[in-house]
Amino acid sequence: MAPKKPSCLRSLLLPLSLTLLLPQADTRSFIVDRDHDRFLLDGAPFRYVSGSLHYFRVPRVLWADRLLKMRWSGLNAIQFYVPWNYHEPQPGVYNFNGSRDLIAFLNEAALANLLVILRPGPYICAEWEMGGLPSWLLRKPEIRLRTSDPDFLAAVDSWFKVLLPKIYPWLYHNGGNIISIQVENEYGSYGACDFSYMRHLAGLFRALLGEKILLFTTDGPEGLKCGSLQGLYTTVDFGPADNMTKIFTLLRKYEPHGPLVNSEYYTGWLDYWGQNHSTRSVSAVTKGLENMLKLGASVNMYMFHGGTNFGYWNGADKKGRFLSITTSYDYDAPISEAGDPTTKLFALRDVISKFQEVPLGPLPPPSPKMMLGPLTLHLVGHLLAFLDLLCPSGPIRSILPMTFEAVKQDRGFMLYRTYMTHTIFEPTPFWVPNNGVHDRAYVMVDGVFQGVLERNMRDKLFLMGKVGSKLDILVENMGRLSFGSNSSDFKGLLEPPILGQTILTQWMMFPLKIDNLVKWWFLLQLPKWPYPQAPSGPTFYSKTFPILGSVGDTFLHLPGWTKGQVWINGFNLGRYWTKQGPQQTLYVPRFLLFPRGALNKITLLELENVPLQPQVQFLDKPILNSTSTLHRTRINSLSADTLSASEPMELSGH
Ligand SMILES: CCCCNC(=S)N1C[C@H](O)[C@@H](O)[C@@H](O)[C@H]1CO
Repeated sequence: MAPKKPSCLRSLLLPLSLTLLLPQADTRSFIVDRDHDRFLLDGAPFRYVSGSLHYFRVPRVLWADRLLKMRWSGLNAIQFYVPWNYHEPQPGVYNFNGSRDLIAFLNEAALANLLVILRPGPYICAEWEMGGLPSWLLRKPEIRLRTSDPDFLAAVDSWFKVLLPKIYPWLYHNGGNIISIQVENEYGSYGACDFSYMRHLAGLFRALLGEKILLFTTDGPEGLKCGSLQGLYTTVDFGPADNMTKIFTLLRKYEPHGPLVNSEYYTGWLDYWGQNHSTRSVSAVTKGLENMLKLGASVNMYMFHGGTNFGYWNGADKKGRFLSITTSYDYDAPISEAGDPTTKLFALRDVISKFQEVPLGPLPPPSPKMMLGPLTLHLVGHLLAFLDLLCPSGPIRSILPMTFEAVKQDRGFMLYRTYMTHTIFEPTPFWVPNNGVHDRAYVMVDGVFQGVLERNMRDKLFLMGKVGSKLDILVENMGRLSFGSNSSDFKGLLEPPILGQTILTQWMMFPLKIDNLVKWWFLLQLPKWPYPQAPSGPTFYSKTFPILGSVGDTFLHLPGWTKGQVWINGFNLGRYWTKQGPQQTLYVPRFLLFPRGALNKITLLELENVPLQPQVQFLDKPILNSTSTLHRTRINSLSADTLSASEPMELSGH
């Protein structure tokens, strides 16, 4: 079944010449011409200039906008991953709807006249939760991920037998726009180096996709040895600061003939909470691209549009210690997180235009932006006040604490509860041995916040309490390792905590369904906070507000807040960590907001400390490069009128 033809309206976008000249499926081909070190598309020499964007980081309503901007930039192809965990939330349960509708995304790319380089994994890295692997694989704790472990391969086979037949009709020679498919991802960077695993994947792809589609691998220069495989076209990835000549010379050891390909040319880089914001200069990025295009290489720019890690989807790395990826995946990419063209885009388009035709006509202007606020949020209540609503199935009981995976909680938060068995008169050390907090623990005694224990930090808290005091530990999964060691990144309390000399046992685990509660909040008669003083620790704040005019893209700023999660009209915008930075604002796509006086609702779960003024504001520019001290200085330096430029939206009541 050839892919359904574009809708008539949209097909007008395709150049008539292309529509008329589009060869029938039986004459379509995309192959490597080893005699002339090039690709051939339908028999004609072809070089792709591609860009990466991830449909899973861009709401579906914005796909067409981003793709058209990429086409206008002079790209003739796009490259994207397929995250297994985004589509198979539970074993045997699949989701290809809404912003997970992969086929719709392929169709949008076709409408934008873009070919596709597809990277279905099963592992994708991408700074995505667990590198795209579903966390339910870890319900078998001994499983050896990304190897020929039979348990792992059984799950991979089952997943690909669902996914690959869906994309088969979209292969270029079948009438679609997929010209090549990557097997695994930088496997050479993974310590296992299991060739039978890679051969199994190659066999599976061939069995389900046929012999014609070009299969390839991608590795950094140091990974080519274990990442490449006979029968798969070898490509490499590197950035503007790397030595192109040296790396392409090394690549020729694996692919003596055929086109040179850089499958990930880094236009920017990722950000970690608590580290400086990453950038790559326009001059370095454009110079590197031009040098590769002069060689006739095909290049994919990683990222061309980064997007956002909404919800809890960010991944993590081990760089000496555990580091979590920020909510923004702006990546200092040519198209900003909010979809705006940058100077880097125009500079890259100029380079591309020296080598191939770029579309004429104006680029869509930056989206309308909006400022709003400050809004003063009101206290809804302490997280513990809603425990029954957050965990309607009730707790799981166990002598020792259980991991998220063992109780089938994938992402977000879990509450661990036990009771003190004897009175503690003096502040007594409390900690979790063997770095067993994965990843952050917010500790309360009888509902009173005591402080935070964090992975990789050898910190202790000092607690007191009486017999029967409730000891509550809210544990946050800050995103499973998406790169790095072979070890599986289990979440939760991996060891029983110790209080003084006592190993604490008799635990209750409450997997929390916070998103469901926030989504249906308005349906519930929520308990009002009955106490005069605001509670500390994990607390919900909220505000209902109208936007009197039209809406625009905006950036939520939370000055003075510490760390938490944000929802706008029930949509999980992601994590904020104002105290750590460098990200200080969260991108709010305008389609999330109701215009013309209709009521909007913002909900925060603040995990640590609320500012004296529980206010937030919406800015018309992002702040992605500020650590808290720098940021505080910067905010203090802003003139008063800048901060109060927008009308205060204080409303009576809420
Ligand atoms: C600290 C970098 C972690 C390794 N990731 C690297 S090198 N990268 C290659 C990887 O294939 C891609 O998915 C992205 O993860 C990219 C970095 O954005």
